[in-house]
Amino acid sequence: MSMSLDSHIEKVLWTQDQILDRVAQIASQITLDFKAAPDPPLFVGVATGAFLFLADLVKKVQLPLSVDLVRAQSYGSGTLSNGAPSISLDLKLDVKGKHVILVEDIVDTGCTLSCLIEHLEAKGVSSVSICAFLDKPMRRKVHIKLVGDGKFYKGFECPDYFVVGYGMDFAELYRNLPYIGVLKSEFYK
Ligand SMILES: O=P(O)(O)OC[C@H]1O[C@H](OP(=O)(O)OP(=O)(O)O)[C@H](O)[C@@H]1O
Ligand code: HPA
Repeated sequence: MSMSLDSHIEKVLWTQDQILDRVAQIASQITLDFKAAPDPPLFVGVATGAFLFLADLVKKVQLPLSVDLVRAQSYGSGTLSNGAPSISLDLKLDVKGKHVILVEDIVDTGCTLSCLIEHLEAKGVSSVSICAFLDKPMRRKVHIKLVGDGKFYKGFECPDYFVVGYGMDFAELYRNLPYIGVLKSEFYK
């Protein structure tokens, strides 16, 4: 670890190697599951947090596929996400009849994904799968209902810490860490 940025981290939960190994496993599973699908799946990354996971994941999926982005705005700040999010950046592509894989860095309360799934369903998608690198099931407030024959892919279950790195921020910082960790308490402010 180089100084300055890394010196803000109290504890590393997953190293870069562990992350990339797991991403490759998930990509193999998705490749298998969608190999027989009649048309290419559409990977929809949830901005901003999913950007690194989305990039690493799609490079490892051995299938023709499309990529788009959405952004959901929750009204929380800092370490809290509260209330129902709204869509603040909509898809560029037409998703009607598509098999969508929603790509997230982390699922916490489930509010962001539920809102996005509802939005996609209203646009007439054939299925929605979730691919979340981290999951905090103990924090769930809303049940995540997949669409059609959608599946739930996940990297790891995350203990109940506020984590940063691999796309995830605290106050818009630390997204560029190639590993996932917990900040020293003096930096959570
Ligand atoms: O399950 P939930 O409780 O809804 O929380 C998960 C969401 O919160 C974070 O996004 P955030 O709104 O912080 O935006 P970001 O992706 O730009 O960091 C994270 O990237 C997920 O999208
Ligand atoms: O632990 C977290 N880290 C970063 N962003 C988040 N959004 C929900 N939970 C988290």
